[in-house]
Amino acid sequence: MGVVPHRGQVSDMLESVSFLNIEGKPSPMESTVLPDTEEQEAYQPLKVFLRVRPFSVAELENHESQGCITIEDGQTAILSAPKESSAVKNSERGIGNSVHRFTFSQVFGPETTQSEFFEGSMKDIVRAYVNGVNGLVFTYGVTNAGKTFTIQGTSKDFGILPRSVDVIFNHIRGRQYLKMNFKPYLSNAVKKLEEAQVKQEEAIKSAVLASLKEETESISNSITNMCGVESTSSNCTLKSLPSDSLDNNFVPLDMYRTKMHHRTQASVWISFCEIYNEYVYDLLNVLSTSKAQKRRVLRICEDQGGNSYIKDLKWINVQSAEEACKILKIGNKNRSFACTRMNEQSSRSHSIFSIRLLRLTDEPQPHVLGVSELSFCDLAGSERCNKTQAFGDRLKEAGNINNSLHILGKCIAALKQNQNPKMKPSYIPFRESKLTRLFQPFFCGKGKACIIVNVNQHVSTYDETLHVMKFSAVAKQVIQPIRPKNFDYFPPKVVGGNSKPVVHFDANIAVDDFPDSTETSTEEEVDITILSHEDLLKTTENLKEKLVAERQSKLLLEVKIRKEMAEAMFRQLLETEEAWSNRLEDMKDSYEEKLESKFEMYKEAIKKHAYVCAMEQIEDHYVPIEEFLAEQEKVEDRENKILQLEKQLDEQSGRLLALGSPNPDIPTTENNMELDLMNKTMKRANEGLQKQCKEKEELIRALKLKIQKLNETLLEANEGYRKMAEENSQLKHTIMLKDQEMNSLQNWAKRVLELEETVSSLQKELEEQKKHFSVEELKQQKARKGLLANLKSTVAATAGTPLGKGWGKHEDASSSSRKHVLWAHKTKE
Ligand SMILES: Nc1ncnc2c1ncn2[C@@H]1O[C@H](COP(=O)(O)OP(=O)(O)OP(=O)(O)O)[C@@H](O)[C@H]1O
Repeated sequence: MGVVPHRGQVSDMLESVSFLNIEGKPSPMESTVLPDTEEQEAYQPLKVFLRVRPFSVAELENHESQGCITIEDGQTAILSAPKESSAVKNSERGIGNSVHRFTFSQVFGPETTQSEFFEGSMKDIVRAYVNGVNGLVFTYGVTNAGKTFTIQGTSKDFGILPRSVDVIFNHIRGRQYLKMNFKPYLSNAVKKLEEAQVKQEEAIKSAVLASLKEETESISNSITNMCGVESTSSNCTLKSLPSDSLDNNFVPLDMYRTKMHHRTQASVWISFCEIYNEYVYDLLNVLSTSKAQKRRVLRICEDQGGNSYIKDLKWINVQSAEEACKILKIGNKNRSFACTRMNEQSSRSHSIFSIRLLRLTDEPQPHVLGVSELSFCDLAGSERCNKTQAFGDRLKEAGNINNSLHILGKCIAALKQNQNPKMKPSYIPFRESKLTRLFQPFFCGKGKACIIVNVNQHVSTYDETLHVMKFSAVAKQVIQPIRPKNFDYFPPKVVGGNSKPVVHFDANIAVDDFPDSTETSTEEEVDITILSHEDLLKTTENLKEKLVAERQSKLLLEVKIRKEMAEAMFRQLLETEEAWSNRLEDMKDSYEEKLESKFEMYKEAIKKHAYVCAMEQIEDHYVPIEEFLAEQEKVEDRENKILQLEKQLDEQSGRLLALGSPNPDIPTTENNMELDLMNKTMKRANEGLQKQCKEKEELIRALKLKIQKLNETLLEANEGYRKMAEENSQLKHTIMLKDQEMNSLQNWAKRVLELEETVSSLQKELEEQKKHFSVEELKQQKARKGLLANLKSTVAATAGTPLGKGWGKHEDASSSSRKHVLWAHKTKE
């Protein structure tokens, strides 16, 4: 069976993809693929390819075709928004356009075959890969856009992955290192395995392959078919190239890399994993039949050079393209699939298939020359949650997918921004998702990356497709810094079966060239099992030194914090005291004001009351003044009359006396009658006058009564006033109590001052303890020899460093703080 492709096919394909198209004419991409100078090689724009998927029969029947995507030329595609899309609605509202033009490194239309696509997009990367440059290809697009089809293809129509594998194996044919005793390790190291470990590797491989044994035959046939199909294509037309073209191609590459003229061999290792819901799973782990058993989650770690790798990921040695395809199939079986409404076989995880090529010298005891890695990443569909109508687990998946793709977009945008020297460099959030963490080296010059943007022409997913295109437009502007001498950048560190470094094979690579372990951030998840004994000792010493320095800085920090806290507390107490005394003053003022106003109020009330009472009494006995005057006049008239009458009476009496002696002139009878009449008149007048006098006396008595009542009212008012005065004295007593309260507060403040003094004495104690501690440390360090030699010098050095000064400073500061307290205390007094 023709399982293995034709001997010359690999190099033929490489040659063909590099220089010729089917008709043997220069390839349209030739200029971009083969850079002439190292400078050109060093900085290249990120390659972004667009592949437009053809309509299926069912889609055509559903009238999905509305001419949304038009391919203008080999680099340009135009998107015209269909009526139903949000883009049209937005453009009607004046937001955005309904037609967008996007340019790509190359646009592949719906009619493009898998073979044409491979030739057009992958030749550059695969060619660089076999020359030792790492490569990453990832497909980006909405669900059902043809990402998996592009990477894996179907059993009859292989995608870029099996084709690349085929090219690689054809490339190394006859130079394959079949033993499994050199295995990829960490991010770019190689581990030399012991005999027993090799057996273990063989057992693992058999177990993995056994899970797909029954399908071997069909895969073999497929690969044979592929070659059969290809026999009519450009690749197989080159079968007729001389068989030594492979060697011719291979040897110069090694010369380029190693400057050594011996022949090389290659060993191929494969891994397949997926990132599902931000967890990394090995797709080559043999799954248990029990559904309850959970898959093992793998961790992403970083080696000493800061390169990310997946810890405990299985690497399987493959010796043919068909074995590689079997492993792909096994991984696919394990991959998480879930049905969304958009694609019945939609992959809801990002899958990463990696091929590591170890290059070894062709000797009985081979040396490792280099390691290169080619990864194919099939990203999950980029549709947003609302579109998929997902719920529960599906919604969580969609959220995680969107998040990791969003971070990928952010990284790409930040990379683009950082290229602009006029703009402020921005943080690239590689570490925010597992996906970007693994991709980071490719965007930082440690390999070539290329993006394949897959789109379908569906009306229903137009808005999502537009989003994908916008992402690609940004990605296309990113410039990749590619280190031309990739192996020099990625020195293959070789470790033995016990993970200790054994030999650094390449004479060009000095031990010093390895990244310094101290460069590794302590925050990273560093796998210390990778370190040799010496490295571990060195790391321990470094860590000890760091620990001492850290402790010293922590102590200084603690002292500083304590001092700051004491100062802050003191300030706070002073502020509180001031606030309280202000409050007390305010209260006192306000109470006094209130008291005075109350006092005034009572005074007013009493006055009012007295006035009202007086008015009431006056009203009761009110005699209008005119009447009173008239009465007085009458009284005066009467008194005058009385006086006149008394006068007349006196005169009459005189006359009567005179009449006692007989007057011969006056007859006696007439005189008597006259006298009687006069007496009677006088009597009546006298009686009238007495009556009037009584009345007047009555009036005088009544007026006296009134005066007496008024006096009583006045007495009552006096009583009210006395009560007010009593209240007033009570209020004064309250003020006195408040004054006492204030005095107690002042006493409190004094106590605070005392406390402050206690704090400063405690600080003093602390300083002494610290001094004691440093002396103890010093003693301990003296006791330790060898490992802590560096530490000793560090501590000695610190005696005259800011630490020592720090103590003095602290002392000064605390004494100044004390002085401050005493001064405050004095001022208070
Ligand atoms: N270029 C193409 N020619 C013919 N058929 C294609 C092409 N691209 C994709 N298809 C078909 O379209 C369907 C969806 O493709 P595929 O599964 O690769 O999409 P996807 O983007 O990987 O989706 P998901 O993200 O859900 O995995 C498949 O049936 C596939 O065979």
